Order: sequence, then structure tokens, then C-alpha cells
Amino acid sequence: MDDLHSSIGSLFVESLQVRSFRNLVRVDCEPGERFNVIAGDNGQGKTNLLEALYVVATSKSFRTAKLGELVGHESELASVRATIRQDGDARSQSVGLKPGSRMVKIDDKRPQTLASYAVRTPIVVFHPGEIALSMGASDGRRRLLDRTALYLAPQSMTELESYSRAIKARQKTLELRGIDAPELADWETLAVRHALAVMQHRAHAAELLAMHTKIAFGRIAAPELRLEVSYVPSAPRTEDEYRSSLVRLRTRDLARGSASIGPHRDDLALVLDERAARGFASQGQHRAVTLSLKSAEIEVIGRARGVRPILLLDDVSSELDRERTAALFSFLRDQRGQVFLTTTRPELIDTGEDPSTRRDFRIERGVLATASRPAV
Ligand SMILES: Nc1ncnc2c1ncn2[C@@H]1O[C@H](COP(=O)(O)OP(=O)(O)OP(=O)(O)O)[C@@H](O)[C@H]1O
Repeated sequence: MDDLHSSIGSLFVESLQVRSFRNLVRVDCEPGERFNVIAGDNGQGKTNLLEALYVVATSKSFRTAKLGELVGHESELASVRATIRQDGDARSQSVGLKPGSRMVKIDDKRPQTLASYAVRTPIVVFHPGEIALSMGASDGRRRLLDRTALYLAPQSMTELESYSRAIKARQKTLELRGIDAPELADWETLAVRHALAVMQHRAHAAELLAMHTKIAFGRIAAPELRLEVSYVPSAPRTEDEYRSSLVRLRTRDLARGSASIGPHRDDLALVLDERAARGFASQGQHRAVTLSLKSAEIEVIGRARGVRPILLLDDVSSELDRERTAALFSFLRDQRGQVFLTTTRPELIDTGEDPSTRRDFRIERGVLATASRPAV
């Protein structure tokens, strides 16, 4: 396989302006091209700053679906603006937010679709809750599939939204008009059409994630352990079978309050030595599976978009001892893209020999300032 890093383009945030975003009233900063270490005590705004970067890159938050929460308590409007440099060319991206509405712009023009904005600046976030990818319920893995599918095919986002609308309309019809309502057939046909498209996008994303997760896991974990990753759709893959299953399930779905099959119930199976990782893996193995999945996410979206994704790492020192931090940094050095990481203990962060690749910041009560590099 060719090396992602030999042919791939560079991408970094050159400057960032944040206004009235959570507790960040006014932040102006010029990050470095490689490692940016953001230190601060608990509750000072470190995660908020990563969230602002994620929002300006994708128009979404990694913490909440309710964008109104991002607006500072004292304000009515939040905004994040960044200059992004990709392969030498600069562009500006901005997101304005108020409760119930969002305005995105690239070079001061509105993009044709939100999906086209969301894929312009590939970004991957690691936060302490990420271990749920391996240990937790299927929703985190579905989000991983959909994030990856979005970069592979931006229209997958619209298909998923259209599916959700159609399946909700079917549910509402079941509740209001009963299982024999004539319009149910139309909603079911529509839901099935969009669901099959979503399933195709997810299957493609899963195939690529599976391949790269396996490779990464082989590097990270004990060599005799084998990890298999596969897409498990919950609904039949043919239109006729899927539609007749929905018809058959009307009574049950009415009773349970939602459709029993469909993309909202898909999973990405993780099988470690022939047993489901979720119930079987040790803590260390869950970490290795999680890091392998994240490394596959970086690899797949980087290849899909032809750039090295920006990486955000929240609270690295909380979970890791010195040895694991060293392993993580060796992984990050191999990635060679721009990295933002937050920590309460900057002295534990060893980004390598070359001090010019590291920029230190300190955040206190939402105010960001440059800082000198601590003695490691
Ligand atoms: N909409 C908002 N308006 C103003 N402040 C907010 C808003 N939402 C959250 N905050 C404040 O942001 C702060 C938390 O910031 P953040 O989550 O970035 O902390 P942190 O530095 O990452 O802390 P930790 O190390 O504990 O994770 C809290 O003080 C919280 O009250």
C-alpha cells in the first residue's frame, strides 16, 4: 500500500478568531503548523477552544447537537473564524451561531450545501470518552461510520437526514392513523430508498475502516491478537425484502414507538480473536482497539480528501501515564499534521526534540495567552 504521508497535502489553521463562544469571549490566536499545547486548569475553556476549532472546520460540535448551547451566556451570537492554509493556498472559513440558526461561509461566500462545508477541512478529535467506541453501545460506532462516509461521499449526510425524516413520518402516521393507513406505503418506500443509500455509504466506509484498523491494530497490540471489523446493517439489503419487513413490523413498531430495523440500529462489529470486543477485551485492549479505529479514521479521511487531517486531542494527560503518552506521541509524530492538544499538565507532554515544532498556550477563565515551553 502506498504511504499516505508521502503524497498527501498539508493543511493547517493559520489563525483563529473566536467570539462569544461558550466561555471564550474573545480569543485571537496564531497556532503553529505542528504541535499546539493548550494548558489550563479544569473548567477554564480548553475543551471549548477545541470545540471552536471543530465547529469552524465542520460546522458541527463534537459535544452537542444543540448549537444554541455554544453561544456565550452573556451574548446572542457566537462566531468562529479561521484562516486555513492548504497546500500553500489560504482560505477563510467562518461559522456564525445563534440559537436555532447557523450561517457558514467560505471566503465570505455561502457554500452550496452544508455537507460541502463540512468536508473542506478534515479534522479528527480524540477525547477521553472515545473508549466507548470499543466498550460502549453502537451509537458511537455509527457516528464514526457516518463521519467517515461523509468525507468519502458528502451526499451521505443528506441521505441520512432524508431517511430520518421519512422514518419519523412513518412512525407518526402509525400513531395517528394506525397500521392500515394507506400513506404508510409511500413513507416506507421513501425510507427504504434513503436507507439503502445510507447502507451503501456505510458499507464502503466500513470496508476502508476495517482494512486500516486491522493494520494499525497489528502495530499497536500483541502480534498474536487479531481484530476483525465489519459492518452489520440491521435491515435487509434488498428493497423488496426491506419494504415487506417494514409492513410486517408495523404493529410491533407502533407498540415500541420506533422502527425496529433500519440504519438507526446498524453497528460496526469489532471482533477480537473471534469474540465481541465489547464484552471480552481488557482495558488495555479496548485502548488499542480505540486508537486503531481513530488511526483508521485519520487514514481513510486523509486519503479521501488528499490532506493530512487536523487532530484535536482533549485532555491527554488525564488518562495516560508517561509510557502511554510517549507511545501516543510517537503515533502523532508519524501523522505529521497539525495537532492541538489540551492538558492540565503541560510538563508531561513531550512532543520531541525540535522545539520549533511546538507552540504553548495557557488558558484561564476563557482568556488565551501564549506561554513558554515548560521543562519536560
Ligand atoms: N454557553 C456558555 N456560556 C458561557 N460559559 C459556558 C458556556 N458553556 C460552558 N461554559 C463554561 O465553560 C467552562 C468549561 O470549559 P471547558 O469544558 O472548555 O473546560 P476545560 O478547560 O476543558 O476543563 P476540564 O479540564 O475540566 O475538561 C465552564 O466554566 C462552563 O461554565
